[in-house]
Amino acid sequence: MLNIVLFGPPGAGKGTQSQKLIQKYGLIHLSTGDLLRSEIAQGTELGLKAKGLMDAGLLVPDEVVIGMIESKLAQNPNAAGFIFDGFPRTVPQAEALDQLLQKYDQGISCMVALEVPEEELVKRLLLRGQTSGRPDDADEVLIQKRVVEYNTKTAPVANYYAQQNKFYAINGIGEIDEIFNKSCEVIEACQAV
Ligand SMILES: Nc1ncnc2c1ncn2[C@@H]1O[C@H](COP(=O)(O)OP(=O)(O)O)[C@@H](O)[C@H]1O
Repeated sequence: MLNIVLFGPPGAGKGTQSQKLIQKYGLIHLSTGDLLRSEIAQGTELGLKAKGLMDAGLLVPDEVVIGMIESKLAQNPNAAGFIFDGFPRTVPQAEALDQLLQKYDQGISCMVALEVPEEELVKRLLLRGQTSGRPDDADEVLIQKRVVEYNTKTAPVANYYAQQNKFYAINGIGEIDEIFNKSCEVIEACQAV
């Protein structure tokens, strides 16, 4: 199986690259942000709880997202692999993911980290906010809060995978196809290991 963690701050381009990568490698895209937004759209209890935190630019509790990923893995036993997008976002989530995959005798192949400077992220998210309908994209104060959450809670996840020699950084500035090609090079190199 090919299991990729696509990593990077909000606005780094994870969603865009995920779409291209799932097509090329036949993977299943698991975005915890998308899964949470779908819970909100369906008006579930989980969605209602998550909405307040998401609209405030804060992370939802680890057990909530871990539970969603656990059920998605169980629903797709014959998958060629997964792209995890926006997950894991904390070190406990990364540890839980390893444990979940272990149950299937699987593990993470590599982490592809898209690196984009902070001022560019804010610009991209404000632009996305004009059309995405996402309340957390529309307001610069909220965007800054998400960046702070990222820097304090999520950035350490890179180190978790670096310690396992699975961390690969890519410059997230440039043409979409150029970034995609670089991501594919990394993925094929770690597939060969
Ligand atoms: N793995 C996660 N752990 C905790 N909260 C999450 C996780 N994934 C998504 N969220 C919540 O959903 C929001 C939107 O996430 P996402 O769609 O990945 O957007 P972005 O990467 O652009 O911030 C986050 O700000 C957070 O509140």
